[in-house]
Amino acid sequence: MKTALTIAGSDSCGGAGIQADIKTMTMHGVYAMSAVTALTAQNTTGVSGIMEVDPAFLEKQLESIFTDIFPDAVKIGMVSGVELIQVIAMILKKYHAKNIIVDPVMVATSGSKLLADQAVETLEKELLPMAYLVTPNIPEAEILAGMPIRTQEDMEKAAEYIGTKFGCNVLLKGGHQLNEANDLLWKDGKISWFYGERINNPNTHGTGCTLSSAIASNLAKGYSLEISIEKAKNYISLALAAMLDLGQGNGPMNHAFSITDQK
Ligand SMILES: Nc1ncnc2c1ncn2[C@@H]1O[C@H](COP(=O)(O)OP(=O)(O)OP(=O)(O)O)[C@@H](O)[C@H]1O
Ligand SMILES: Cc1ncc(CO)c(N)n1
Repeated sequence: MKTALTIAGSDSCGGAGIQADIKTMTMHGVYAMSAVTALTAQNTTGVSGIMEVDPAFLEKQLESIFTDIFPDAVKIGMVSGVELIQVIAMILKKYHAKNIIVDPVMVATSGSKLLADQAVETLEKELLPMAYLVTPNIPEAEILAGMPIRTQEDMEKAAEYIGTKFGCNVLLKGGHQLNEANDLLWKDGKISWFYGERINNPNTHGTGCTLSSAIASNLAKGYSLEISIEKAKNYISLALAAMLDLGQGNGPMNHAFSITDQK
């Protein structure tokens, strides 16, 4: 069985973070492992608290994993502080981790800040250069590229800037566009668009976490980056189209869309 590791924060309401990652990897038939960077007290209406894990304890979790079951892909999500990022970079280098996807989580869908300002620089310096793929949404790409993004041309410029500066492939997610769900891949200097049909469902809590975990799962299974992205977008569409409606705010998706109706 192929294996994947998520290094991310826990979302107590189960829609994003580690919980979304494990659900996604499991639904892809990939064995999921996790190293928790932080606990969040969170529900569909927002984040009410964050407790960071001690960096030495994150190191212990990662050592335990890498000395026993080697992951075929690694997804990195919420990492709120400088020292945690440094520990992750050190361990991934030490064990020559492969298929590293960095989802540069900065702000939750609900608007809460999940990354300290001073940690952005460490993320850029330590993690992005070792990533195979980085998956910013539009607001995150604006910060990484230092430019406003309003049009598809802006998206292309920003992706090229990020990919060239940090030496990694870039998937710039367009979920924050009003009428579309089109994502842009910048890979080895070439641009390709992945067009998605926008599903009319306001419950999008965890779409970003789910997309990067689905791509990591597909890479672990040996698919090319392009096929991995195509399949991951399709997974999101099906999970959104299942129209789960839980909670009072921005609700989670239904990962069990293919088995929900089974008796
Ligand atoms: N309503 C939708 N219909 C179809 N696809 C969508 C929709 N909303 C987002 N997506 C897709 O979901 C993926 C995640 O995109 P998005 O830009 O929402 O990420 P994000 O902002 O990081 O997510 P999060 O809100 O979890 O932080 C992308 O592939 C995007 O195109
Ligand atoms: C723990 C966690 N990671 C990532 C996100 C981004 O959606 C979130 N809301 N919570």
